[in-house]
Amino acid sequence: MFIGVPKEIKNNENRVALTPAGVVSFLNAGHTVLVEKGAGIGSGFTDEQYVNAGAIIIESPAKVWADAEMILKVKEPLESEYKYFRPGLILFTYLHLAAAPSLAKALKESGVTAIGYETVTVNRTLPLLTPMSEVAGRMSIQVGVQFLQRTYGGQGILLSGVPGVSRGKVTIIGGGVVGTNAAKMAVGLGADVTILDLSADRLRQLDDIFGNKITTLMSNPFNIAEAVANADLLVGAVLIPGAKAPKLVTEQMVSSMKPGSVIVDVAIDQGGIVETCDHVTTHDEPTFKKHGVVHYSVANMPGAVPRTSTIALTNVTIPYAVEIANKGVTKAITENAALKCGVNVLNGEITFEVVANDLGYEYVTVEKALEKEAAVH
Ligand SMILES: NC(=O)C1=CN([C@@H]2O[C@H](COP(=O)(O)OP(=O)(O)OC[C@H]3O[C@@H](n4cnc5c(N)ncnc54)[C@H](O)[C@@H]3O)[C@@H](O)[C@H]2O)C=CC1
Ligand SMILES: CC(=O)C(=O)O
Repeated sequence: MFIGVPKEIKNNENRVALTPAGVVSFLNAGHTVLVEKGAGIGSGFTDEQYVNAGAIIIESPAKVWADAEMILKVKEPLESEYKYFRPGLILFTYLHLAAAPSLAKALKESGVTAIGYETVTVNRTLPLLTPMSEVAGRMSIQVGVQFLQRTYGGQGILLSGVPGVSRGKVTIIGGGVVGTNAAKMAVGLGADVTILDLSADRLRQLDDIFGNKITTLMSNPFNIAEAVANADLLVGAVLIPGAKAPKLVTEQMVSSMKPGSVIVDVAIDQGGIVETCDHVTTHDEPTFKKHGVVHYSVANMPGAVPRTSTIALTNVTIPYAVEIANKGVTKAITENAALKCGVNVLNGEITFEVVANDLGYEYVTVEKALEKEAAVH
């Protein structure tokens, strides 16, 4: 199979979907890899390293998309890339379609087979989301610390406090991968940390991990309102896989926060859990203020630490991508239940139920969508 790796075009997105080591994995399995010129440079991989690994460097993105049977990307295609979609093309990347209706429509109408990293599922875990959630969770505290500084619009507090001055309060809503990694950093800094989750089992696990270094609270509107009002730094870390994020933090709750407090809504890639986080920001302009509170809503946080993120991401994506290339997409998604969960769009149908429901499309199972293909041939 011909595998194409275009350069990412999202604002400050310096990750790349394949490392030179990944090229070798494809070549050893008999495939051909086309890499757009300069695609790896933001992650510290030169064109020469790709060539030495056996890839072919291609000058134009149009040619990479046109010549490849499978496109490997990091972020969802942007509107300027929709023109490259065509029937039969396999797209393997983050999609977050519930928050991207125009992309869902373009994929549906084009006949692309779109597999989203974020919904590939193994035993109710999301192995292709986990490493980026680890990065974003850790970064959420790093950026929170930065924007709490007076010169960045914050109230001017040090999360750790100092002897004789109280510690800053961090509230984390959602105690999964992002939440746990945010907690590790916040606890490490000596902050006063509260985590809310809907799952009592998850709260028990967090209690086992952190002991009395954190406070755990059941997620309900009463507890959320109180924990938000108390927070100097609020981290949004909730996920209902594939679905649009629930708006758990209302505008009224945000208005109860101290001026200069900071919200980092990591869940913004699925639409965000904070009512006032009403748009995605970029690494160029990462924050805006509402009710005096600094809002950070960057949807590609790991793009800011591309070397770490590219290696962490490709460590987990490449085995799945090689399996698709080896078997062809139909056999791969039929035989591998994890990959099947990743299929969001197939033969013009939305094949992930909560995405279909959120966007108002009919949900069609992968099996039914495959039958449609068989009927055409
Ligand atoms: N902005 C960015 O650059 C990035 C964003 N993300 C996003 O961060 C979000 C969180 O991801 P993960 O931590 O990996 O998900 P996860 O599935 O590991 O954790 C989500 C947690 O939310 C909890 N939850 C569900 N409903 C809840 C509610 N009503 N109240 C409180 N907790 C609730 C679940 O029980 C679970 O523990 C996702 O939307 C993910 O796509 C991940 C990486 C980068
Ligand atoms: C998860 C995701 O969307 C990202 O890493 O950018």
